[in-house]
Amino acid sequence: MSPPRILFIDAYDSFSNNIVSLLTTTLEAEVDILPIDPPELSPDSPSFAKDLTDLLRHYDAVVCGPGPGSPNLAQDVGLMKYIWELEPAHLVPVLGICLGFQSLVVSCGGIVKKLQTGLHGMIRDIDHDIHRPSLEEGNIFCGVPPFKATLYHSLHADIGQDGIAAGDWEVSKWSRPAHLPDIVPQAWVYENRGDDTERILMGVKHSKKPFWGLQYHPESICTEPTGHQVIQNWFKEAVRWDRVNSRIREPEPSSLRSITRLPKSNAHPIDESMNYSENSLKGYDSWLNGGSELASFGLNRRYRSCSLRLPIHIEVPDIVEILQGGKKDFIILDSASAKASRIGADVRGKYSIIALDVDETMKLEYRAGDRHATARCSSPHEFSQKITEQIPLGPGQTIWQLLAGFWNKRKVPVVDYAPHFLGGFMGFTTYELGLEGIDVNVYQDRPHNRPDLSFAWVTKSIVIDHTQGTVRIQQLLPSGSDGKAWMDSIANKLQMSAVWSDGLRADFTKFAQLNELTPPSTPKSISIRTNILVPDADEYESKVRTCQDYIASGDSYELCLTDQTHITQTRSCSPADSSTSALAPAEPGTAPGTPWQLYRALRSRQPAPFGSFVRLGGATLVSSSPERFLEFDADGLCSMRPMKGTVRKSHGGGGTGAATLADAEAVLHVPKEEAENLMIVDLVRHDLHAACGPGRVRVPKLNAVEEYASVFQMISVVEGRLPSPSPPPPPLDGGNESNNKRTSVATTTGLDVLAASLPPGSMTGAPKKRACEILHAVEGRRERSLYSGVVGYADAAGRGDWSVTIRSLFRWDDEVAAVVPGDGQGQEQGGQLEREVWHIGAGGAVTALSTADGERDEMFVKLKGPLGVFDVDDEV
Ligand SMILES: C=C(O[C@@H]1C=C(C(=O)O)C=C[C@H]1O)C(=O)O
Ligand SMILES: NC(=O)CC[C@H](N)C(=O)O
Repeated sequence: MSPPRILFIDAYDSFSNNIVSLLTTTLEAEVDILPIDPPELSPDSPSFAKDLTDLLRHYDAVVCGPGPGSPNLAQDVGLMKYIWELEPAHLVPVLGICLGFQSLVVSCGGIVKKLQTGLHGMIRDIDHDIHRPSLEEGNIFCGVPPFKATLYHSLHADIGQDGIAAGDWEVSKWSRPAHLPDIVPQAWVYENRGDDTERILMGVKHSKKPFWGLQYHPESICTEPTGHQVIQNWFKEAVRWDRVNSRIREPEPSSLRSITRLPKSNAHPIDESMNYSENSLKGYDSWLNGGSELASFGLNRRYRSCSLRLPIHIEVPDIVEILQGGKKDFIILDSASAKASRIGADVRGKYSIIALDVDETMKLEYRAGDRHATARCSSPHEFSQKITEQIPLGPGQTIWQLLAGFWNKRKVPVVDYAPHFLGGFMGFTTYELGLEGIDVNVYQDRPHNRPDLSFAWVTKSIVIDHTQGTVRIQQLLPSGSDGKAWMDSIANKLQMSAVWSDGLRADFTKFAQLNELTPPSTPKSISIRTNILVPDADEYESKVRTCQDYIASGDSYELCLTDQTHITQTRSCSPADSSTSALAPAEPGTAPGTPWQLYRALRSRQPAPFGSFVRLGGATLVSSSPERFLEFDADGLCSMRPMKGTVRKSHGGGGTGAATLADAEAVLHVPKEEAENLMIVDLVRHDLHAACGPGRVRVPKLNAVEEYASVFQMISVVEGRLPSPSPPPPPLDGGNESNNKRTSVATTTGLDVLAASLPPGSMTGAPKKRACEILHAVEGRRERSLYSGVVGYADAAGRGDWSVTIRSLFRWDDEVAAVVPGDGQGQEQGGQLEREVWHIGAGGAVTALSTADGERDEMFVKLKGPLGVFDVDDEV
């Protein structure tokens, strides 16, 4: 017998895939996902009613999902509204969840009101009646033991429950309200609101039609599994209704274009070579396969490496200074906090990676909204001159497919002794690239031409293993050469340097001092060359309140509000060599000026497991990120580490903050913080389900508190396993593999997960799409740019590690602040000195429980770390 088939109607929620996974695994059903507003099923079309009933015939049952907004707004519920209005002859069993539930209640004549305070990520006991015989028929809570469930809602159904006297409640709570005879209440939650108790309807059944609804979220990781029985009961009822009413499902699945499905674990891999024939190449395929010089960069390489002991005093920037003086582009992924890891305290940042000779390697760049990518290279070894090529993206093609195609052709086997980056893509993406991926297209007319993605294909690199104390010099080199001479030269250069043997190097320790939080102000002691514009505290508080208004009206459950600080200073060096022109330290007593000095200062001031220094694509990024976004291995295990819940580290003496991990645990293990984290965990599960498929995502760690240089953070770990490719089909001609053209098997990889999960949920809030639209407006329609993007690698062995770009400063070469001659801020001679602008983003998640001043303080705490590098006396 074929498995049951369910249609899931998705209202653009960030938990939808979790529901699809739950339905698939608990009911062993096939679930088709259809957005609430599919273009080919428009209510304006004359054939809409027939098209809808034709579609529904393919399903045993329908689930109307949760989502942002209100059940009273046609654009928020889309198709759902028409499902409740189906003619008796076309009825189908339906379960509404959250927004879907509210929409059902509204269709029965009930109203929705704002809760006294929204309940997002809150876990509550569900009051339902296990035994009540009169409800046996259609009571989907029948026989279900008590359980707790997660709530994500701001609105709730009013069916007149407040009019029932306390003494009558136990008897009347399961009765149909006299004015709403279609609604049979089946579950409640009671929220203590101090003076009174708010009665919140959690479950209903339609008294005549096969419609049920749940206000809580059955799919949340914190809804107890006992509650899954409700879903099983619903489906039993649905199937029974279909049988009793002789409703027969069409045997074939629907072919509506907007329908999508989560990947199956035994998904058949896509054989790339079957997607095109040689003479119908288009878009990036023709570039990848058409013999362009750049498209063949780095092909047919193998891995070679050698290893040295790392002297205890040598740090990542020392190695860069020894090897990369005079270079322009840099990519350094720096586990600056790893000093501690050598004594076992911090195992998160185990490796640091230094890309070598980035100036000479090939780069792929892309700008959101474009229909092409750009490849460039200026390697004197590979090519005689600098070359740039534009790569068209064909209809429907994305930059990620181009990257995957390029990547797949350069795969090398995993090397046992090198369980880290071997060479491959390294680079960054902006927040705006992520917005493009979720169809938030708000940046069509940007006044610059900066890339939103810049990846270099790195063939020479160094990996520092901080736990082992080793330096691995490595190369992806053309077959035929052994690369020994190059590796020896690098090893010699390191070992012969004065720093390596003597431990002579700049003293930056003064930047490591961390101060108490003081209110933000433009620092008095800052060099007069520097002008700092911090967000206005009152304005920020007012934006927090605006976010809370959106949350109260049901448009969002959590919003990660951010703002940026701008630092204008005399350009430290020309963009052409602004990298490490001077890999030299700052003058004693002055603020660090060059990007390199800022990086040196930040990594000692605020050492973090996912720090970085990147100069690529016209951007300079100096980061001390504590947050891993996504790690994946070559076998398809993906791990995300969303971070939510922040408390400042205090150094005793009272005040806000926490002095010890135990104090931080006490501050962070409270409903507000745990709920913030849970919301993002459920959102990340949704993102991972999209790539991994149903039942392939788990949460090994929930709400753990970790210590960082200046803050404690609450983190969770969410893991997913990608569907494994089945072996490629045997050669048709029985010949050996090299004769068989179908050898390149494309399947879902870590890059797909990256593409599907940007922008990072911890930087947006939920539901992601609506949250990003709201934040764009509240944050003043400004680009976040590098802040809230990601930095990391996807290596040639198929592994990747990406961090969220936070606690960082960035700058663009083409951004030159206007100089007002004689404004006292510049040292201009004749008013001509160029000024550069650094940006620091900071923010935090706003929820219904946030306070405006609490959020403001949190933003300034996060700002303080990176901003402090501009102030020698650290007074900010
Ligand atoms: C927004 C920032 O941080 C994000 C927000 C956090 C929070 O709300 O607790 C924690 C880590 C980050 O995901 C930032 O650092 O600027
Ligand atoms: N999760 C949901 O579906 C929420 C529904 C509605 N937007 C509310 O906030 O009440």
